[in-house]
Amino acid sequence: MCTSICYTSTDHYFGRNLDYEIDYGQKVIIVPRNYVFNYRDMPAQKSHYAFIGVSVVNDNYPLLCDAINEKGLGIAGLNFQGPGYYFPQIKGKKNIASFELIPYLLSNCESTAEVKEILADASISNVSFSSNYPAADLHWILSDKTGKSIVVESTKSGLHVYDNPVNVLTNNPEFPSQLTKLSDYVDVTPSNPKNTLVPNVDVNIYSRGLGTHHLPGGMDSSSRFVKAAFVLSHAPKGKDEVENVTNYFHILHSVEQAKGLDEVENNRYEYTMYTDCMNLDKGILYFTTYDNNRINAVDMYKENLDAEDLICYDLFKKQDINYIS
Ligand SMILES: C[C@H](CCC(=O)NCC(=O)O)[C@H]1CC[C@H]2[C@@H]3[C@H](O)C[C@@H]4C[C@H](O)CC[C@]4(C)[C@H]3CC[C@]12C
Repeated sequence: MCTSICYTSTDHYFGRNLDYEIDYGQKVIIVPRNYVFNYRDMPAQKSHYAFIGVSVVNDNYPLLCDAINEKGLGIAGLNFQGPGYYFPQIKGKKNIASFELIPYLLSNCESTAEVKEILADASISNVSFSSNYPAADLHWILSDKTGKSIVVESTKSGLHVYDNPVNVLTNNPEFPSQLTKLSDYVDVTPSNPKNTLVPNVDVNIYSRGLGTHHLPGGMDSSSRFVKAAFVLSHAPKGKDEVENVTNYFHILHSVEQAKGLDEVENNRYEYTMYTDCMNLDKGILYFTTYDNNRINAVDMYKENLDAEDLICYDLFKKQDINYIS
């Protein structure tokens, strides 16, 4: 499962936990402004906004998992198996293959408002990148520098764009149902609760944190949705970049999956392969991985963004322990 958030402090920070059991060899990549995109059913695009994100690179093509562009728009794809449905190409519509959605929107849009406009006549088509990379069933969260988020879901009933007031996305069920489930937990609170159960009895409040007693802690998508929404909504604002990035990683690490907890098939476990945090205002991508808790960073503005070729950095790194004796 995956979890994605947008955390707002002085700047805006967008990213996700990528939870899965298969390593696709993702890299941190920068797509510069003059890298040419040849879309399957739309005209080729020779220049566009630059972006940075995490991607599988195949045949020199960026199969992006999540990314942000130089205008401060971010997008992440999360598994949506079951409700997710892509359509055959439809005449008269802008047919965007699922693997093209991230590059197309980041190439052309500055904000979630622009995304809504550009998707008004669009359909997500079921065209695969190649036989080795069949279309992945995904839905997407997008956030921008205003701190506003939306969710895009393609189901049998069509393409849906929802406002996302909690700035969190996980997996199934469909987004409106995830939001509805929050109502089961609206009394969860960081404060110690008042005894309304038996007000005339002097109950021994035996622990701190009892206001979070009913907070779900499962690996499933609904539990992570509720927990991430709670942690994000109560996260403090940092006073500088380091404090903000630190706060951000604490939010996503609160719903990370350790190995051994989420068995997807016999003796095979999903786990949090990486966590990234992209500053929408500054174009910096920070990341940790399962095997490396150190925060690494790539600043897109340190590269030539007018180039034509993809720029790649290794994502998966070894643990880096600071021995002090
Ligand atoms: C598996 C993860 C989603 C993780 C998740 O939500 N897991 C929870 C679950 O399985 O329920 C998705 C997110 C982005 C996906 C990739 C991106 O969409 C890019 C690319 C698209 C191709 O069509 C298929 C391969 C490829 C490389 C996708 C493989 C599957 C990825 C890596």
